[in-house]
Amino acid sequence: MDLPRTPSFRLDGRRALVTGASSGIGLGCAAALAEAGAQVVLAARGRDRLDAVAGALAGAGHSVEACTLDITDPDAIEACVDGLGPLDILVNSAGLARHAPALDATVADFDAVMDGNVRGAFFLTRAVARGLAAAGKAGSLINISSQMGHVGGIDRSVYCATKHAVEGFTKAMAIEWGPLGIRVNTICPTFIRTPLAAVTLEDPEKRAWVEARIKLGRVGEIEDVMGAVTFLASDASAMITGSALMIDGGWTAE
Ligand SMILES: NC(=O)C1=CN([C@@H]2O[C@H](COP(=O)(O)OP(=O)(O)OC[C@H]3O[C@@H](n4cnc5c(N)ncnc54)[C@H](OP(=O)(O)O)[C@@H]3O)[C@@H](O)[C@H]2O)C=CC1
Ligand SMILES: O=C(CO)[C@@H](O)[C@H](O)[C@@H](O)C(=O)O
Repeated sequence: MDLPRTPSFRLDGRRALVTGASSGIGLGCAAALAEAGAQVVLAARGRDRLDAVAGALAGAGHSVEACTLDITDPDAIEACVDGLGPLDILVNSAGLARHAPALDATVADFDAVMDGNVRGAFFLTRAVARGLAAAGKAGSLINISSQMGHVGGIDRSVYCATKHAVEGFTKAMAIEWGPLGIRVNTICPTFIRTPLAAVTLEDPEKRAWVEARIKLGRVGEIEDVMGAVTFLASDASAMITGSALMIDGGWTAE
């Protein structure tokens, strides 16, 4: 009897672009994909932190390149993707948050968070998908959304709007590109201990609010996202597209 075999979680021979790779969740995703055998291209705006991460990954024996990119600049996105050549995997992790009660949210903050979290990820995902479609290749495109793409958060109306938008375009692209073998999914973390979340997690009152809602009883660590990104990038998730993978310790289960 031939037993069924688990499809491979390995990514040898595949090339991945990871934005926001110089910090936090993006750094974790880049390290996870590299560990699974992918060649990884790291992208962010600041050169120094990128070079430090590239050096650490190369020092651990991984295949890595680094390129500066501001994802809020659509021309820079096109130039970057054209210059990189063939890719198989994209992880959009670059993003930002600004917190304020909805009654006080400014147009400037709204535009900045929309540009950084939605417009950049939308056009980068499209640019990579165009390359895959032109080459007739399958691919896995992963957007780092948030549990805030599924629920509301006080003082986070603008941030929540951006993450709900990411969920929306991910599903629409998954429908359009499924016939091409291009999969598009989101990963939706709860609060993960990174520089972005420090404003919440280093304030005892806010941290208590977070910890009271995470059913597993602790805030997330970068490592909590790493297995998920490898899974979604690999053939182990070959039938999964248009999905949201919650890494929220049960926050949204209630
Ligand atoms: N930490 C958390 O609790 C959670 C985070 N998320 C999401 O995960 C993603 C990553 O967050 P996290 O790792 O915490 O954040 P960090 O602040 O630790 O890292 C953000 C990264 O994005 C890069 N970046 C920011 N803006 C741009 C830009 N315009 N163009 C290119 N790169 C950019 C930064 O580098 P540089 O400034 O040099 O460009 C940095 O590498 C975000 O989308 C966030 O919304 C989702 C759920 C929970
Ligand atoms: O998405 C998040 C939690 O699910 C985080 O990025 C936070 O919203 C972060 O911006 C914060 O509020 O500290």
